[in-house]
Parts: sequence; structure tokens; C-alpha cells
Amino acid sequence: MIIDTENIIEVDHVTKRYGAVDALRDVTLKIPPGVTGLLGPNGSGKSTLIKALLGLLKTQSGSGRVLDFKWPRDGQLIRDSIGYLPEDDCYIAGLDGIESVRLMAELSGLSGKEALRRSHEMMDFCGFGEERYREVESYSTGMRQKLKFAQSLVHDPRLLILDEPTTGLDPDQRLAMLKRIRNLAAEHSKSIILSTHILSDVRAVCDHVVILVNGQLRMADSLEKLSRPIEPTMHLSIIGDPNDIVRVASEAGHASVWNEESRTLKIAGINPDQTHLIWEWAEQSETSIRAMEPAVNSLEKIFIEVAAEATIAKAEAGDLGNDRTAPIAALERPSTDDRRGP
Ligand SMILES: Nc1ncnc2c1ncn2[C@@H]1O[C@H](COP(=O)(O)OP(=O)(O)OP(=O)(O)O)[C@@H](O)[C@H]1O
Repeated sequence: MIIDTENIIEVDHVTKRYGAVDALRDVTLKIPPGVTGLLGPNGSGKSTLIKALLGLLKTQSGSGRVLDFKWPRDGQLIRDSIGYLPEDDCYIAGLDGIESVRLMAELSGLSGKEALRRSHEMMDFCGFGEERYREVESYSTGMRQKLKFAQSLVHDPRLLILDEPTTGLDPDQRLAMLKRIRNLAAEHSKSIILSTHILSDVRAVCDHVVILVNGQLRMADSLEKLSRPIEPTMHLSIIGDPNDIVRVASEAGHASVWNEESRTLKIAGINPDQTHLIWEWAEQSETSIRAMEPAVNSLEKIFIEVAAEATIAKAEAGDLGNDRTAPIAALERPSTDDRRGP
């Protein structure tokens, strides 16, 4: 294995089977620093991968490195350096919020006074007021998510692994959570792995994307690279008749696709630094252009295509059962405007 010190995680040939179920199939993966979105339909192996990386479950095969530690050998050291927000609730009944965070701080090795100081600091960061002194059983779903977030941060880990951190949050809480995630990466140089079904959360905060399907790694790349169409394409919003500019572009060797409903024209083979050509064609064809921007692949499109491929493969292998809607059902849409970032 070639070690690339730039990556925070490098693991090879990770396989995890639960009886007859292959939860992870020979996954070889590199994760660079920054914020990485871990995506996949239900049951694709995201939580299994997270638990395996944390050494919380034993895999049948696999080796590599997590941060500066040998994986899976150095499980304890790896867990000491990671903050983990699990998908499920895991509070201790009878404790209030601040006691719950302080307990995690003390378990992580902080002394009583420092543990309390850090716990207040993290609860402030997560937006807790006086409710930190209430028993956690009385907390709403949103408050429990924030509590888990404060607990995962209290020992100041280099890497955070967040499993569905925005599940159950209302739109304002969700945006606040995304803002905190961004802040931790941008201002505090934390690396973060964000496992989620909510693609707009990935778009809002992630630099990289890893897609797992049926326990296999289907895609791992920067969001910017994944969003780039195979051929550079410009997206034009047109006032009036597009036929003349389509003809002029075609004479110059560039194919176009017109969408009547949105009144937009895609012209292929044009980079953003070649827009002067488009203005020349607009002038020649007397076409009015309202707006122009580089076309991008949507994350939804990429995800649906990748997941659909896997569903077809599963169906061909006779392994699908009734789950023919898997790729679409996997996409959860939050109620807020999809394109708004925190
Ligand atoms: N403890 C277990 N025993 C048996 N099978 C399991 C166990 N945990 C997970 N699996 C199976 O392993 C596969 C991967 O599950 P995993 O929970 O890792 O997927 P996921 O991508 O996190 O799903 P979700 O998005 O629904 O949380 C699934 O088929 C699941 O049913």
C-alpha cells in the first residue's frame, strides 16, 4: 500500500459480512482532509464503514491507516482522536445536558475542572442556553442531536464522524447545524465525515463525496470534480427565438440543446473562459441572452445514476426482493430551499 500522508484515512480491501449479508465488499478508500459526505441508499454500508473505522466492530479483512494510526490495530488510539456522533440516541437517563457532556469529557481523559469548562464551551457552541441543566429525557429530537454533537466535540478531536447529524432537525436547526460543521472545518481545521441522505447538506458543506452502494465503493472524488460535466458546457437563458444562435453555434462546430420549458440553451464544448464566443454568436444572430453560467452535474443526478446502476446489477443477480425504488427512496428532501447554504 502506498501511504499518502495527505489523506486522513487510507484503508484497503475492507470486507464485513453479517452472516450471509455482505455489508462491506472489498472497500478500498482514501479520504483527504476537509469535509467528506458519505452517501448511499439505505443499507449500503455507511454505518458499518463508520463503526469499522472506529474499531467498534471487527471486519473479516482490511488494513490501512486512520489519522496517524494503524488500522485496525490501534483502535483505542483512533477512537481517542475521533469525535463520533452516532445515528441512534445514546444518552444516560437521569443526567442533565451538562453532566452528559462532562461525562464524555472525563471519559476522554480531561480532569474534572477542565472537563466542565470544555463542556460549557461546547454547549455554548452548539446553541444551548439554560436547558443544559435539564434532564436529557426531556429534550426534543433537535436538542438530543445538538447534545450528541457537543459530546463528540468535547475532547477536541482532529476528526469528527457524524452519522446523520441533521435527522429530525427543523429547517432553522438544520441550517445552524450545517453552519457549525462548516465553521469547525474552516475556522478550526477539523476534518469531518458526514454520513447523510440529504444531498443538499452535502452540497452545502462538503468538499469531497464518497458513495457506497450495496457495500461497494462506487465513487470517491471532490464535489467540484463530480459536478463538472464530461464536456465543458455553458448554460444560457435566452429571451426570444433560440434558432438563430443554435444555427450560428452549430456552424462553429458546437452542438446545442434547447429546453422550451425553462427557455434555456446548453451549448457544448465551451469553457467559462470562452464566453466571448457566445457573445459574438449572440450579436451575429441578434439573440438576447438574459444569463449565462457553466453547466454542472447535479448531485441528485449523479447519485440516482450510481444507485440505479447498482439496483439493476442487484436485480440481475436476483437479489432485489421488492426494493425496486431504492435509489429514489434513498433521497430525503429537507423542507427548506434546497440551494440555501448555512
Ligand atoms: N448487526 C447486524 N446484523 C446483521 N446485518 C446487519 C447488521 N448491521 C447492519 N446489517 C446489514 O448490513 C447492511 C449495511 O447496513 P448499514 O447499517 O451499514 O447501512 P447504512 O448505509 O448505514 O444504512 P442506513 O442509511 O439505513 O442507516 C444492511 O444490509 C444491513 O441490514
